Amino acid sequence: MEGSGREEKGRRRRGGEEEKRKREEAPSDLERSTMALQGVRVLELAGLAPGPHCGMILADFGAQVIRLDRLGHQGKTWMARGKRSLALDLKRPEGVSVMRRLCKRMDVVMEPFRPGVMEKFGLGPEILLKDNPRLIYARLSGFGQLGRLSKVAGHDINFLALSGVLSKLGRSNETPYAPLNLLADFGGGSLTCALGIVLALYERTQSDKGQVIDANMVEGTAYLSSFLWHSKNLVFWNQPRGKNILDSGAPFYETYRTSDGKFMAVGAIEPQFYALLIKGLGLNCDELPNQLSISDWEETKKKFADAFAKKTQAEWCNIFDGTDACVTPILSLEEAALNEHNQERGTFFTDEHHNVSPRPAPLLSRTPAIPSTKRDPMEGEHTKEILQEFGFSEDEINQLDSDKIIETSTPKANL
Ligand SMILES: C[C@H](CCC[C@H](C)C(=O)SCCNC(=O)CCNC(=O)[C@H](O)C(C)(C)COP(=O)(O)OP(=O)(O)OC[C@H]1O[C@@H](n2cnc3c(N)ncnc32)[C@H](O)[C@@H]1OP(=O)(O)O)[C@H]1CC[C@H]2[C@@H]3[C@H](O)C[C@@H]4C[C@H](O)CC[C@]4(C)[C@H]3C[C@H](O)[C@]12C
Repeated sequence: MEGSGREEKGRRRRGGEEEKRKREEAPSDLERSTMALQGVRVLELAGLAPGPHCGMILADFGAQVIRLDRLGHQGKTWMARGKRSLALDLKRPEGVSVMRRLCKRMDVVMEPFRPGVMEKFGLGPEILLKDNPRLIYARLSGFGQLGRLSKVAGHDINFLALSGVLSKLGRSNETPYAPLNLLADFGGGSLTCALGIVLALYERTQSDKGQVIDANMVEGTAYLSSFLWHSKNLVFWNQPRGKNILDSGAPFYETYRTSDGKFMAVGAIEPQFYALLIKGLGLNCDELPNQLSISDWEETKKKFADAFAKKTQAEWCNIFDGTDACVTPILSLEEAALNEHNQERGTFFTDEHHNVSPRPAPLLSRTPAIPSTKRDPMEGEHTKEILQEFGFSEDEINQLDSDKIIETSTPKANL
């Protein structure tokens, strides 16, 4: 184990040097200026989490994203890097007219509200697509634009529950648990909506027509879980929750505490990797039940837990790093950002304010995303600039300002 670990470390170092060289020979600035979504104009109506994340994905890959904020809405804004902000009151007819003028020159409008809110403004798809037949009108909701629940409030956990997926998450004899708000808000929500927008942009290159995207978190999450539906009759998948291979039932797909109170993740599913796990743990295969004997999994799990409790996380990394035992340390966010492998790849980046964020994914070889490193926009910070770009005269802007249809906020100098 020691020898192969050292060879592997050398191989990794050479690989890392190769990755670093490739990154240094990154595409020229000219090439980089042609990010995949360069020139796509997006109007994102400010929302809670899925909407901002969807807009951030588009901005990271080169789209010009304008976030439309409410007036006086001093909520916490986030995931707004690379965006500009316009504050506009859509409850006033003048504000609706401004938005209609903007949408005539937009490629995408994305709204995160309950169904019917945009129609109430007089900004439903029929109107905006009549004004601009090439507009892609993305609607990111919880339950979808139609259906008995469509107008009901909800959050990630509700959509996850209704998709069926939440029933599969959690340890045996415990209540199901939602993995933060990652699956419905982001996996089935913002990412799926961003995919829909890119699909519609591509289709428009053929048809020259826009369309409406009904992106919703129940269906996006259900779609994300297609694997569950296609594998649910497999013997290792039709046990009660928490008794299957991938849901904490199996000892070889589990997390274990180390002697220093940290944790290791084990994913040694295939027999050849499982054998390396046993070897690394210092156990004897002959003294253990068959790997796939479900009735013995609890007992085997206890033996693994006892073994892992004998060494620190660092000691286990020295044993397993670079091997095929499928054993990795469970890192905090901060540790993940400092991890050698992640550093070699540039998996995380630091902005001008020393905030660390994950680099956009996936990594495109010729037109990679170049996330902005500037601070997030203040609400209404670019109102004037944007209206001027879209042909509003000084007088029109001043009138909108004095009638409190718009709001302009200039960042306070850090004195
Ligand atoms: C960050 C925390 C949230 C984490 C994510 C959470 C787990 C989620 O799941 S987010 C996904 C939510 N669901 C959806 O997105 C599905 C679709 N949307 C909806 O169902 C609804 O929008 C809704 C349920 C999310 C909200 O319903 P609501 O009734 O408020 O709104 P709508 O019916 O959609 O109507 C929109 C209304 O807004 C008006 N509007 C919109 N734009 C404009 C405009 N430009 N001009 C004028 N008016 C506008 C529109 O007219 C509608 O008005 P009417 O209803 O009158 O018609 C966060 C969880 C908790 C947060 C914290 C908490 O709230 C306390 C603090 C509050 C403070 O303000 C900010 C800081 C907080 C600490 C806050 C911080 C974070 O937000 C949270 C932690």
